[in-house]
Amino acid sequence: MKQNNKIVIAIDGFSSCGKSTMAKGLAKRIGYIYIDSGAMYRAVTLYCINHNLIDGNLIDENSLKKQMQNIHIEFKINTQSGRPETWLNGKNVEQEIRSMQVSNLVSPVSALKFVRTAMTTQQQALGKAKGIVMDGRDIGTTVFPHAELKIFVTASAETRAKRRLDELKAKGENISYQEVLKNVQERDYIDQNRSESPLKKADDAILLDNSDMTLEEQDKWLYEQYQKALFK
Ligand SMILES: Nc1ncnc2c1ncn2[C@@H]1O[C@H](COP(=O)(O)OP(=O)(O)OP(=O)(O)O)[C@@H](O)[C@H]1O
Ligand SMILES: Nc1ccn([C@@H]2O[C@H](COP(=O)(O)O)[C@@H](O)[C@H]2O)c(=O)n1
Repeated sequence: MKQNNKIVIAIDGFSSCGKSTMAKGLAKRIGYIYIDSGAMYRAVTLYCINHNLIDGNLIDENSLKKQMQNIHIEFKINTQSGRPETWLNGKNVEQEIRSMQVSNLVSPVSALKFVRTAMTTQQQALGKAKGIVMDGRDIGTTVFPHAELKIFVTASAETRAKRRLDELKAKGENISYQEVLKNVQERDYIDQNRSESPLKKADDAILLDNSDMTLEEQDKWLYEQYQKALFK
């Protein structure tokens, strides 16, 4: 068994495939910290929107670079739901960062090298004591290349868009399937093709296609992988 029993678990994969659902569930079950690294990139994007650093598709990179030191992101547990929520500069932005406006701009912001460097440094600090489940795009390749358990999740774009659409509709958002599918496909493309830490499966990651899995099945599967990694 691993020394002090705690490991690092990296869950990467394509947009809206269920990474955070799985990661959150496992972290809760085994008493680990859960970090949604995508929420951090979303918070930086929201900061850009609120400070007029994006005009159309153009990011004011020089201003953003200077202002990176003003961007403070925290995760706090909501005492009612027991779930971690994202705070940006002292304000709870958990809902705002999930909007389509942010979703449509987050991948170009995340492709900037200085943004990635800043987020990676913070993510590595959060994982220093191990006992963490982090999901994202580059956790197994760049943030925690030595993670004891790495999972790479995928599902067809259509399945992922349908899942996200159902979620957004349940929250009362008026949005079409085509719009969600387009966003999922565009983010996947940018995330896979950027030069800095592109989305890709780490060589030692376990591939999971959960297109035909229920939530319960994938939770069970992940827990089994955790147990195997713990006793490896
Ligand atoms: N196996 C599954 N079957 C059906 N729905 C699922 C499954 N796994 C996750 N979902 C649902 O799909 C939606 C997207 O899941 P989730 O937010 O976990 O994805 P994600 O990979 O973290 O997305 P993103 O990277 O865009 O943040 C959620 O509504 C979730 O409940
Ligand atoms: N490690 C990561 C995590 C996320 N991103 C970028 O943020 C976008 C939003 O992430 P979600 O997990 O909330 O979908 C994502 O599309 C990536 O552009 C990243 O670059 N690295």
